Amino acid sequence: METFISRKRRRLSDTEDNSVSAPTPNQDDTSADDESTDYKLALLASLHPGHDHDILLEALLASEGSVPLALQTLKLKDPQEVSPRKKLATWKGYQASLSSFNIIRKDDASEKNGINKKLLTKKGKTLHLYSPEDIEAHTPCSIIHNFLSPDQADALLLELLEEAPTFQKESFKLFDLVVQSPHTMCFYVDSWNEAESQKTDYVYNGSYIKDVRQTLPEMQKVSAKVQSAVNQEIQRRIHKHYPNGQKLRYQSPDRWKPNAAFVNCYDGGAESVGYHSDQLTYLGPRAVIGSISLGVAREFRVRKIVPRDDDDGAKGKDKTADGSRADEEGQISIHLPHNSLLVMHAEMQEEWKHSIAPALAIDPHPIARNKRINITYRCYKDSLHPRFTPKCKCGIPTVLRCVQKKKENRGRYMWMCHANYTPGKEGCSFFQWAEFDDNGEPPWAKKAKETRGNNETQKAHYT
Ligand SMILES: O=C(O)CCC(=O)C(=O)O
Ligand SMILES: [Fe+2]
Repeated sequence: METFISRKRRRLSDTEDNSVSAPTPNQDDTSADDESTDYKLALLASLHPGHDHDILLEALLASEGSVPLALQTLKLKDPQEVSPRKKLATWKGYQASLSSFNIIRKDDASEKNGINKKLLTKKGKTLHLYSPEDIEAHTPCSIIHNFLSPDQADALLLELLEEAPTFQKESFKLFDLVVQSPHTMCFYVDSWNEAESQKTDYVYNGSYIKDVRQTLPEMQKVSAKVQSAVNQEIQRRIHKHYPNGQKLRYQSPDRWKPNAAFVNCYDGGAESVGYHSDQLTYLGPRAVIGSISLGVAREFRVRKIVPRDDDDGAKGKDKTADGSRADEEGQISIHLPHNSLLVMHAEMQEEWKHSIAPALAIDPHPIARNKRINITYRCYKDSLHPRFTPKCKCGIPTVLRCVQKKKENRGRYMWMCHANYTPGKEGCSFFQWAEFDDNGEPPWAKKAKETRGNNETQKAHYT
């Protein structure tokens, strides 16, 4: 698929968050306003896949945020030339379980009750987490190791390794360059009808996905298991971690039922994906995602988005290259071994970003060799089918975004023009605040349900 993002820096209004577009179709930016650090890092990573993200960040900081200057620095600095000391400094050792040291992070519930949260992460540092207890206590994720039987995990891996050579790198446009996402991927949905509808109705960053496939047999079998595990994890999370043991506002009370999946393939340690949040346009607010890892173990890094006051820049507080303070709390690395299920819970996409970091070294897997396969199972909502969502002045269904940084509007949703992100197309500056009820349904949900009911009756009639 060809297209993606191209966007000149443009401020629509005070309500605009600094998010722009995505390195892959299901991803909502690299926080990519043209000047965000993540956006620049995504660009540098795609042009220099062999460099560790820490080195890219260093080059960017040394160049005072200028991408062309950072590119020059990096050209001079081949990964092979990185000093052994630097390599040692970026090498991640094993860290014992935090829970075994009795370190407690007060969760959001206690924060609400006025208890101060002690941060375990530090600016510029990576905290490595391995145990399910630590991961669920310190991030909006939970993990189940050895999720499938060894035979089923191998069968799923083999099924996808056979497909992986046909996956595509996504091309996207940053500044004046067309760059490629630093890994390959493919999109699967559960029925042929759905695949056809995806190709013609669903817009991702201003264009349509041409290669939409039908979920494969092993993927389908595993989907049922993911569904049941994710629903259990959602309930556990609600009772254990959310204020008053209640689901979050806008979170769906319905059973989570996956009907689509993005499959990613990372061939070797250099392949990665930059920091991003997943696009909520078709998943809705407070989306939950079930993510299976197969093959080579890799690091999944997460980072909380730091809200920003408009005058923070003026006060010159603790700024990163782009003037944001996104790195203030450091990052957490979750280790994803073969046959693990990671659940990204409802607070993840709006408040955190995630990435797969390039690895300096990997342990080859007996079946996958250097490859890691990842499946993210997702639940596309009927009520967010593009036939129902607002259209912009260009006549294209709009993209749903959440204000992530600006303190005054943080957590509000908005519909915006996709075309701003399409190479060769100027956007129309369409903007509308998005309304959802407490269960995350848009105002037209009832109408959407009736339409679906009618379609199903018609189908039953003709078959
Ligand atoms: O490979 C992974 O674990 C994450 C992939 C991802 O973030 C995505 O597909 O949006
Ligand atoms: Fe993602």
